[in-house]
Amino acid sequence: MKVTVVGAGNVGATVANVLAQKNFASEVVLVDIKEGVSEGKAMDIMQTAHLLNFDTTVTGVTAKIGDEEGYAPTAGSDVVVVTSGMPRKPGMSREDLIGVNAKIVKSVVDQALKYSPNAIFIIISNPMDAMTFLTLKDSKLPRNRVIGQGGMLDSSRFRYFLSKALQKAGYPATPTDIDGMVIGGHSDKTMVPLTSVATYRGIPVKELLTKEQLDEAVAQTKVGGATLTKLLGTSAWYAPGAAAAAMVEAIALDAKKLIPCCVYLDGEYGEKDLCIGVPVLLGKDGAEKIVEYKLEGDEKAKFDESVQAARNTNSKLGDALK
Ligand SMILES: NC(=O)C1=CN([C@@H]2O[C@H](COP(=O)(O)OP(=O)(O)OC[C@H]3O[C@@H](n4cnc5c(N)ncnc54)[C@H](O)[C@@H]3O)[C@@H](O)[C@H]2O)C=CC1
Ligand SMILES: O=C([O-])CC(=O)C(=O)O
Repeated sequence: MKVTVVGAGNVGATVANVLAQKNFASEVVLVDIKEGVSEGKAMDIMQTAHLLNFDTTVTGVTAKIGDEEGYAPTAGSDVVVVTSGMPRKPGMSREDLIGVNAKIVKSVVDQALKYSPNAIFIIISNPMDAMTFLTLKDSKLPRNRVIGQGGMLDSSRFRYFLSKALQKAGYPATPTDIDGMVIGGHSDKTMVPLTSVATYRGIPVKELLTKEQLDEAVAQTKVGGATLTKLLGTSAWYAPGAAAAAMVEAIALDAKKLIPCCVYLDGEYGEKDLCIGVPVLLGKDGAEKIVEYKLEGDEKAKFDESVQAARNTNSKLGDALK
């Protein structure tokens, strides 16, 4: 398995680092426009190979926008992870990044696709749902091969906040004790943490927590990225990088894992012609199957709101879609 990671900043370098440590890929290629940064980060990661006992080879390459030959070292990649683009600063929304990141994402996908025509693309750059939609439309790839990362991260954050709520309520919970899923857009206001299917060691959390405690965990999850952006001055990278690496792993190992991913809907959940987070089976062919959950209570209305918000953001892609 060969993986290209475009963007060697905070998230991209973390994806490469986690992939190396997981030790299932033969090769990871980091690409960035900043002279020497990919090469330096790849060398730094490789100097942990002996210490951490992995055999994945990580290399780095500098490739400017439009420098097609710069992508030659990425040729024949099975998966391309796109992290290139601006992160937000405190006070900004992910949607504020649309203008600058649409141009970057479009150009790197074009460049990578020329050398890896069979690759599965995992889109990280924000606003991720719109960037996934743009990639799908621009590349004309089949929808199983264009997948956005948001739900894997948001679900991991949901588990974390639920474990904190359970601890406060007297249960010795850790995030690994919790099952939980977040669907909808990867957006501060409209992501949809599914409290109906969240469990602590098999027990529905709604039986253990009050409505107020559950509502608080949901609210904390929704602004999870914004909270970290405020603390760090830029957006998060450890959990986002690990989430993307886990998706690459599910594809590499043909694991058919049920992971919430941003994919193109063509009638599923009653929606068409947009990319948004829903439960998906991830395997060697990418997004192999969309699984339709029965949404409970107000979850359907919240998902519908999230769909409207995603459509509204897509409408701002304007010329980038041409
Ligand atoms: N979907 C998700 O869950 C998450 C998405 N993000 C998004 O991921 C993106 C990257 O975030 P960070 O790594 O923190 O930012 P960063 O600024 O640390 O790294 C971005 C890198 O992209 C590079 N880049 C820019 N244009 C490029 C091009 N044309 N070709 C190759 N490389 C290029 C930059 O030189 C920089 O090194 C942001 O848009 C951020 O909002 C971040 C965290 C989670
Ligand atoms: O919050 C951001 O801008 C970055 C991101 O998507 C996340 O960490 O969830």
